[in-house]
Amino acid sequence: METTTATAKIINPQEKQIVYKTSDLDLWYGDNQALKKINLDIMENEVTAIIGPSGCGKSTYIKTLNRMIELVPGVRTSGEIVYRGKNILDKSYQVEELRTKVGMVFQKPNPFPKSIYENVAYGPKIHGIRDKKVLDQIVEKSLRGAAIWDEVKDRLNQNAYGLSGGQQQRLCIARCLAIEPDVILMDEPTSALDPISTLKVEELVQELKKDFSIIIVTHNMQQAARISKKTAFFLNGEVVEFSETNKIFSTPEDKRTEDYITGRFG
Ligand SMILES: Nc1ncnc2c1ncn2[C@@H]1O[C@H](COP(=O)(O)OP(=O)(O)OP(=O)(O)O)[C@@H](O)[C@H]1O
Repeated sequence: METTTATAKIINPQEKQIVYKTSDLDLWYGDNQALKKINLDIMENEVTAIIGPSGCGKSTYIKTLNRMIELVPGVRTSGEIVYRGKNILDKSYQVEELRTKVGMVFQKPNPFPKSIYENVAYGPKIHGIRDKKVLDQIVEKSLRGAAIWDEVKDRLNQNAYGLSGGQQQRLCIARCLAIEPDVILMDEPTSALDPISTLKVEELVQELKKDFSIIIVTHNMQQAARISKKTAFFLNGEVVEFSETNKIFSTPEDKRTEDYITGRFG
């Protein structure tokens, strides 16, 4: 049995803080409004799932949380996203700060064409860590944290492309952990994986929430039900319902949520 992250923070549920407070967020791609008056409080050390049919704004929303969205030309926003006390949409906000605090895992595993070791050491090196011993420790801790150490410890210098898709995805999670983030954003992280790899990533997410706040976009409603504490149902750029996952899947308040989770559309 592998150990995961070394020291889990012990947080009294009463003392949990809001990690992201989104207020009246609107977002346009040119003339097309993709997000409409989004209001969501995302709590730390929880898994929050974002569900909804294709094109409803799920990816747009999580890419706004790390401001990756601004790479798209012509994007405009209004409203606020307060992360740890600061509005990240404010012009004066230093986006570099966010880059060191918020990691992201994408739908398709996207390791660099480098060795397994270098994939994980890359972020810490960029942040100025040069000491080989320190880097070795970070690489091992991150790979353990992502539950892949035992599978790769004897081939750290081999190219990451030689790993299976599921292993590559866990390597990408290790790459995130290496920068010691506060939040991990996951955009359909298991949709390209087989069922066994999916299960491994889901188990990993359960472990990681002890140390990190996780926001996961998923099309897989069973997955949202299995791993998240709260779920937001998006539809046509709006949040229709946001509450405890148990409630969303057992007694949703909005007819549209019920129709979606029972497979009537989407
Ligand atoms: N780069 C872009 N340029 C212009 N419009 C975009 C861009 N990306 C997304 N959109 C539009 O914004 C809306 C929301 O898209 P988004 O990708 O956020 O939805 P989604 O819920 O994540 O969908 P899916 O489940 O299919 O990934 C859609 O109408 C989409 O066409």
